[in-house]
Amino acid sequence: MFEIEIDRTFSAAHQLRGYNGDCCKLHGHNYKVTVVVRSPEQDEIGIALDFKKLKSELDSLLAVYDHSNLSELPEFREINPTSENLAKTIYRKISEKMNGGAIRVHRVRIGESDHSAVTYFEE
Ligand SMILES: Nc1nc2c(c(=O)[nH]1)N=C([C@H](O)[C@H](O)COP(=O)(O)OP(=O)(O)OP(=O)(O)O)CN2
Ligand SMILES: [Zn+2]
Repeated sequence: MFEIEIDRTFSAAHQLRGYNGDCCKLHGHNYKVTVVVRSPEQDEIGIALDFKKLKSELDSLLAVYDHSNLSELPEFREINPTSENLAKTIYRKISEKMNGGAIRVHRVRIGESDHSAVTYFEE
């Protein structure tokens, strides 16, 4: 089995509705998104999944979030844009784009800072 892993970043504002503390005020993060895809197979030149393809699909998804106020996006009106909800939402979206054949998205990690991160995967 191979694990193919990429990191991307985006910058966005958010506020956590109902949070008892400063995080209920509007503030921002430079998010780091890590996506790990698994495949047991390689193509004839030795590639399991081209980094470029994975980066391109993820960048298309993240373009909606970059320099936005996440709390105002339709997908985060009912649920807070926590790292947990971002990780789950991105996992579902990137899985729709990438899964097929031997390729499966394994996990998505959202880092709000160098010290705080959440990973989402499905078993
Ligand atoms: N499990 C989660 N906990 C928190 C989330 C979250 O999404 N999931 N989010 C927040 C806020 O977004 C907050 O802005 C981040 O808090 P924190 O990491 O504590 O950020 P600080 O800059 O205050 O942290 P320091 O590392 O202490 O500077 C809160 N919790
Ligand atoms: Zn925050």
